[in-house]
Amino acid sequence: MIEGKTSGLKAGQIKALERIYRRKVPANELISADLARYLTELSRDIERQIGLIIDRAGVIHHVIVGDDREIVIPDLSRFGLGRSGLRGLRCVHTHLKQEPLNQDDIADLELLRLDLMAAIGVCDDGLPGPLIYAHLLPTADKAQIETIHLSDFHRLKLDFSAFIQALDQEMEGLVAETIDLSDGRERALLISVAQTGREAVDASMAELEELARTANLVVIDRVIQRPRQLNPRYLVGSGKLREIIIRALQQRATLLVFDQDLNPNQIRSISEITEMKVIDRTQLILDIFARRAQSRDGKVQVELAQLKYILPRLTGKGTAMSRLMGGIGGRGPGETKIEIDRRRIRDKIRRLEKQLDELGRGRVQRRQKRIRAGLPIVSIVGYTNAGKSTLLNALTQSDVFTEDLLFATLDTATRRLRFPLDREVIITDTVGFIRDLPESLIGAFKATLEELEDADLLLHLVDLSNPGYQQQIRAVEKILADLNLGTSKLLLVFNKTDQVSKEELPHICRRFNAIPVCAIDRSSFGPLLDEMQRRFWPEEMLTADDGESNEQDDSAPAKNQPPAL
Ligand SMILES: Nc1nc2c(ncn2[C@@H]2O[C@H](COP(=O)(O)OP(=O)(O)OP(=O)(O)O)[C@@H](O)[C@H]2O)c(=O)[nH]1
Ligand SMILES: [Mg+2]
Repeated sequence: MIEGKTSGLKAGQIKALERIYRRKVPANELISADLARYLTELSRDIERQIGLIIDRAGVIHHVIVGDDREIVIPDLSRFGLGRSGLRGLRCVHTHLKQEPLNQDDIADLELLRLDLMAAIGVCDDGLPGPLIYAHLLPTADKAQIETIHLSDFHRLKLDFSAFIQALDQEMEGLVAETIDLSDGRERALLISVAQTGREAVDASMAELEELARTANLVVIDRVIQRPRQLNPRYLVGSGKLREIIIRALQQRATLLVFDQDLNPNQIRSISEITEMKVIDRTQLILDIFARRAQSRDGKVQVELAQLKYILPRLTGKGTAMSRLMGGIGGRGPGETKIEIDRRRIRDKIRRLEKQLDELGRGRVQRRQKRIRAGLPIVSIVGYTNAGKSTLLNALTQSDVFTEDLLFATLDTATRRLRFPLDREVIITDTVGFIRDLPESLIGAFKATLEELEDADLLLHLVDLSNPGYQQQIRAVEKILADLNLGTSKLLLVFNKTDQVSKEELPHICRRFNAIPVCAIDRSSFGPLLDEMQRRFWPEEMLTADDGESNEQDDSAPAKNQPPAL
C-alpha cells in the first residue's frame, strides 16, 4: 500500500510506486544508485516527495508520497527499539528543490529514533542531485546530531551495514556504561513545566524527587521548563519534548513523571509520542499510598481514590490504559486490566464506597468510646516527614513505624500519654499532608481525618530543618481549613530543632508563636508538655508557674520531665 498523499495520481504512477515494494536494498548500501534514480525520476514526474522506510536487512516497509515540501511518516511503533535505542529503520526521501534537511526531518529522526534520515535532491533532468543525511550521535549529555552534505549523490561511499553496526554498538555501550540495567526498578525522568518562580519550581522538584524515591523509582534526570506559554497538547514545548525523548533514550528511562497534573489527553499524547509510561504527581502519590496502606480502611480508601483518578482517563484507546496501569501505576486496583471498562470501575467504586461506609460505622463506634472515656484528645498533624510518628513514639514510648520516606504513616495510630498527677490524654498520629494533596485523596482521607474533628488540640508539627518549612506550614493550614478545622485548637510545634542554628531558634519560635521540640531527644519535650498541661489543666499550671504565659517563654529550660509510663 502506498501511504500519504496519493490522491490525483494516475494509475500508472501508483503502479510505479507500488513496484518499489518489490525491490530490496543491499544491506551495505544506504540506498542503491538505481533505486535512488528511480525515486528522483518518479518524484519529478508526480511533483511530490517520495519517501522510503527501510530496515537494516534492506527491506522496504513503507513507500510514502508527500507534497512538494514534506512527507508524513506513518506510525512505526510496531517496530520496537533495539538495545541501543535505535529503531533499526531509516528514512530516505526526495527533496524536489534540493533543499537541505529541514526541522521536521530532524524531528522525525530524533523522535522516531531512526537509524538515519536522508534526503536526495532531485535535479531538473530527474537525476539524483545532492545527498544530505543525518544521524544521532552517541553522546551522554545532550542530544547531538551529525549531518553530512554531499554535493553529488554518486560521491556516497558509505558502507551502511558497517556504519550502523558501529553506531549501534557505541550507543549500546554508552547505555551499558552509565546504567545498571540489571536493576529492575523503573527509571524515571522528572519533568516540570511551570510558570512560577525558579525557587518554587526547584523546591517542588526536590519534593517530587523525594516522592519518587519513596515510590522506589530510580531518578535519572530532571528536566525543567518555564515557558511563557503552555503547550496544551504536551504541556512541554515540542523542542523540549524532543530533548526529553533523546535524554530518555540515552539514559534508558522507562517512565516520565510530571510535577504538574496532566489531563487524560495530555497523558495519552505524551505517552504516544514518547512510547514511555507517563504519570503525574497525583498518580505518584496515589501509588505511594497504595503501597503503604495497611489497614482495611486505608486500603479501601486508596483503591477508591485510584479508581476515581483512573476513571476519566479511560477514554480512548487501550494503550493509554495499559500505560497507566502497567508498572508503577499498576498497583492497587488489582484485577484492573486493559479490557476493563468504565462500567465495571463504576460498579467497583460503588462497592468500595459501601464498604467504606460500613467501616466508617466501626470508626464512629471507636471514636465514641474514646470520647466517652472523657480524655482529652490530641492529634499530631503536619507535612509528611515532619516527624509526627517519631514524636508520638517518643512521647508514648511506643513503636509506630517511622521512616525517612514520605507517607510512612497512612493509618492513624492512637496511644495514651500520661502526665504527672495521673492525668492522661489520648494522642493520635495521622497521615502526612502534602502540598497539592490530590483532590481525590483529600476526599478519600477525609474519613481518616474526620477524627481530627474530635481532637481537643491539634499539634501542627513542622520540620524546621526543611528550607521550605514556611510553604509546608501554609500547605497544612490550607488543608486544615479545607477540612473545616478551626485554628483555635491549633498549636504550632517546630521539630528537628537539632538541625537548626541554636541562635536563631528562639527568634523563629517567637515569630511563629511555636514551641520547639526535637522528637529524637526526649529531654526536649518540657515546653511542649507544659503547654499541653496549661491548655488542659490550667489550674495546676498556676501553681507551677506564676500564671505567665508559657508561649513567649520558648527558650526556658525544660521544667517537666518526660512522662513516666
Ligand atoms: N534530626 C532529626 N530527625 C528527626 C527528628 N524527628 C524525626 N526525625 C526523622 O525524620 C524522619 C521522618 O520521621 P517520621 O516520624 O516518620 O515522620 P512522619 O511525620 O510521621 O512522616 P509520615 O508518616 O511519612 O507523614 C525519620 O527519619 C525520623 O528519624 C528530629 O527531631 N531530628
Ligand atoms: Mg508518620
